[in-house]
Amino acid sequence: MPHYDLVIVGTGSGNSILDPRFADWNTAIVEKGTFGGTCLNVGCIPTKMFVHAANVAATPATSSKFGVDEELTGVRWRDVRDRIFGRIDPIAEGGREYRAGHEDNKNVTVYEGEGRFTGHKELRVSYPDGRPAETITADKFVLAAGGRPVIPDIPGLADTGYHTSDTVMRLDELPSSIVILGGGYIAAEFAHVFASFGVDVTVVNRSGALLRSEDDDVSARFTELAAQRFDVRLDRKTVRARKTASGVALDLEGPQGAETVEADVLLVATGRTPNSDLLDVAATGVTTGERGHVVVDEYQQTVVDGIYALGDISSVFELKHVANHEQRVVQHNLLHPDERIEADHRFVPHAVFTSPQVASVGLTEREARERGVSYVTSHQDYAGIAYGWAMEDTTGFAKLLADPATGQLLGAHIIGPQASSVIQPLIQAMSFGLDAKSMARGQYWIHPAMPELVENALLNLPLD
Ligand SMILES: Cc1cc2nc3c(=O)[nH]c(=O)nc-3n(C[C@H](O)[C@H](O)[C@H](O)COP(=O)(O)OP(=O)(O)OC[C@H]3O[C@@H](n4cnc5c(N)ncnc54)[C@H](O)[C@@H]3O)c2cc1C
Ligand SMILES: NC(=O)c1ccc[n+]([C@@H]2O[C@H](COP(=O)([O-])OP(=O)(O)OC[C@H]3O[C@@H](n4cnc5c(N)ncnc54)[C@H](O)[C@@H]3O)[C@@H](O)[C@H]2O)c1
Repeated sequence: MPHYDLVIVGTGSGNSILDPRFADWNTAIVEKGTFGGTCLNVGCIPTKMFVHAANVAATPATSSKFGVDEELTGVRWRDVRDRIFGRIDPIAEGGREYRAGHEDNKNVTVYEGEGRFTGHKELRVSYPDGRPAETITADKFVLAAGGRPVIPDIPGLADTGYHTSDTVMRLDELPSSIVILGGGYIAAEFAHVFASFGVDVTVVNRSGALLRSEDDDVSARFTELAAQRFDVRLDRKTVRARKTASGVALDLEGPQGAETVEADVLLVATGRTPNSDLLDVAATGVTTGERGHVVVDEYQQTVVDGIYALGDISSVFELKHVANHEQRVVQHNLLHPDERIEADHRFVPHAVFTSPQVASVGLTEREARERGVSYVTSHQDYAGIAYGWAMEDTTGFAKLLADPATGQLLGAHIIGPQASSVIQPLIQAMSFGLDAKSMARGQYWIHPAMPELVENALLNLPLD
């Protein structure tokens, strides 16, 4: 039975651990799918490439108010798709070849199969092509096996034929209509992509608002704007999914009683779940929390000495920048077991690349209230700063929460153009403890640039 110093399960963020500093470690890496993991192959990167194409396609619809008449004459879906994956697929393959064959990696054995723990620090790797399974052991493991889409238990769904984010970007034809089940990140991003390409989009959500984990004001504004672009059905229970002659139908129950929505294609976007169960982490003594995330300490170590975990398998954030941070922490702690460092999850931001963009860091107003934190808020519309006014933006805003005693920022929430970039100085201020007043007046803000939104939101905080 081969024994290693270190085995890494998963080649998403886990693949970045091995570098020349591990040259004298006997290591193995196990991957059951495509090298590079979710973000590269079916997550952040392709979705944002589709979003960029969607933004280009959506421009003519709004250009005439600026005196520029443009017309969208067509979207060549296969060309859009093939340009994106024609750039991504070679990166995944190059990564695989590098680990499997390059002399830099002569200390690395690549197992292209599915790992499952069968005992203490004992992993069985099985192969889809019927090759006999192998069992490997190691002193240390890194669990970086990510997560997968949740498929809700809806009668008929399994036989209906549905897509998830894993498959919908590889469709052969652009459908004329799509129904998206879910109202979170993935639903918001794909609704924007498909609607911009001229597809009729219906969004079916269980709760009463889209992006409901955002600050209530942002969620309400996004829900209102989404309803102008898509057919949005909120507070709906999906009682049955059915195949139809041309696609799929969902039978719903909602505030107005029973109804049916039909479309060519169904996208299920109802959340993701960690792969800790399929990896059977319990067999090696690793524990999981309520939602299946592997439990780790501040050093990213599980309850088993020498077994670390990172990214979606252990992180409730399920974001790539968090997985990258945790990967750096695990890498350091493997290399320097006597000087371990802690992961920093104090101010984790996120952005939703829909239209308008949404970005957020820190506490929402609801969370501040629920935690009994004392706070003041401010609001600044894009329309009230020069660049937003020039763009004739009428719906975007920034909302800040700050501690009235210290002026420290507690939360920042932005909906509007370039929100994912505009929020960055606020993340910086929170991370380094810069108070709102010093931040607003202790530096220049380029005029007339979009960050003036932040400057004005800071100045609007009712602080002494
Ligand atoms: C559609 C979509 C869009 C996203 N967009 C963004 C975004 O814009 N910004 C952002 O920050 N985050 C985004 N995310 C989230 C981001 O992709 C994840 O947080 C990140 O990829 C997690 O990285 P990871 O290394 O933990 O896991 P992964 O990248 O999922 O890697 C896990 C790897 O382990 C392999 N594996 C699993 N089980 C086993 C096993 N038993 N044996 C062997 N191998 C196994 C898998 O095949 C996979 O390759 C998006 C996610 C999705 C689905
Ligand atoms: N821009 C980004 O950073 C980005 C983009 C995409 C995905 N992601 C990551 O991927 C994760 C998964 O995304 P997601 O959108 O699938 O999950 P999510 O948790 O954001 O949203 C799930 C949505 O599905 C709804 N839902 C759940 N069960 C339902 C049902 N039976 N019927 C109808 N609606 C139902 C929920 O109310 C919620 O609105 C995110 O949490 C995020 O971490 C990030």
